[in-house]
Amino acid sequence: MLEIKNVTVRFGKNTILDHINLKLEPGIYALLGENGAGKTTLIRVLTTLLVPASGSVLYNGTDIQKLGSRFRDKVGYMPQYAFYYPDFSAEEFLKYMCILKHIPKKEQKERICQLLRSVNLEQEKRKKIGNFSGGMRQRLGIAQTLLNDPEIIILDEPTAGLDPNERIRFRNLISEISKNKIVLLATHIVQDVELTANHVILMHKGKILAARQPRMLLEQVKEKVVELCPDESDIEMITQTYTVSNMIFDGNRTRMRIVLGEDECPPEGGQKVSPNLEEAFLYYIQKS
Ligand SMILES: Nc1ncnc2c1ncn2[C@@H]1O[C@H](COP(=O)(O)OP(=O)(O)OP(=O)(O)O)[C@@H](O)[C@H]1O
Repeated sequence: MLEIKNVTVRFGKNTILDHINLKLEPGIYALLGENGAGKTTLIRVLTTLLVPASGSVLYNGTDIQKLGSRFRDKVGYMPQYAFYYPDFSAEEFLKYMCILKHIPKKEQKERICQLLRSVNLEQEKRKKIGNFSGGMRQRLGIAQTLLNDPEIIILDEPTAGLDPNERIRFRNLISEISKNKIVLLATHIVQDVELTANHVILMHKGKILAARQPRMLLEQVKEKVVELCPDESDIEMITQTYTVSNMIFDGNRTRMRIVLGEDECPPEGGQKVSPNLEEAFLYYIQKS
């Protein structure tokens, strides 16, 4: 188990993580938050790259800073902006990473072949990374993350740059490898969360707004989303008064979805509808 206890991070006068408390057990966790919420900073703490100003992270009861490389050996981490040597081929890069990760030589070849297959790069294994597309680099990053068969897998924006087919392949791969492992995915892409995660951690301005199963989050906002087709003359008033989660012009009329605040009454003509995770997130941000 990974336990985050009262973690606070400051850069200068700015508090970037504000007394974060979380317990992570085997399962898939999606860390969802807008730009600048503090997701990458939290990940840097969890990977020992950053020491918090106060608080600690315990792995099975021991501080990860004390465990040092004994903890890092159990972690697979894909950073948001990974660097690759452009003249390496995919295969050479993975061999290089095997050496850095102290993977025994006799296991390297099989592990690399198996992972190149899983991320669909087998045909491209001798191609230089400098000639890879964004999606191919992302898949290579996922392969390096899994090289040491980690117990804790941390992926920062793993599906950014992947086309729909690749995203499906990625989601299936994550489900396949997640058994008995802690998987933490930082993402903006709500659809990936809905389809993959067992738990959602909503982050906003360095704080955790909620950490629950997706269906529990939705349950809590089920009376809070309404849909309506207002008169054109009311649209401006509605956008200024309410949190509008979606607005579509269907050729005749404008259809809007609104997330109501805790004590807010729906506008005239508003019909309650099932919320989606994006709307749950908006509800919690509004509430905070
Ligand atoms: N080394 C640093 N020095 C000063 N401020 C920093 C540093 N790293 C991050 N920040 C600030 O901390 C805040 C949180 O950044 P962070 O990268 O953790 O957010 P994020 O949720 O990962 O955002 P994104 O989704 O855009 O990647 C931002 O306001 C950022 O400018």
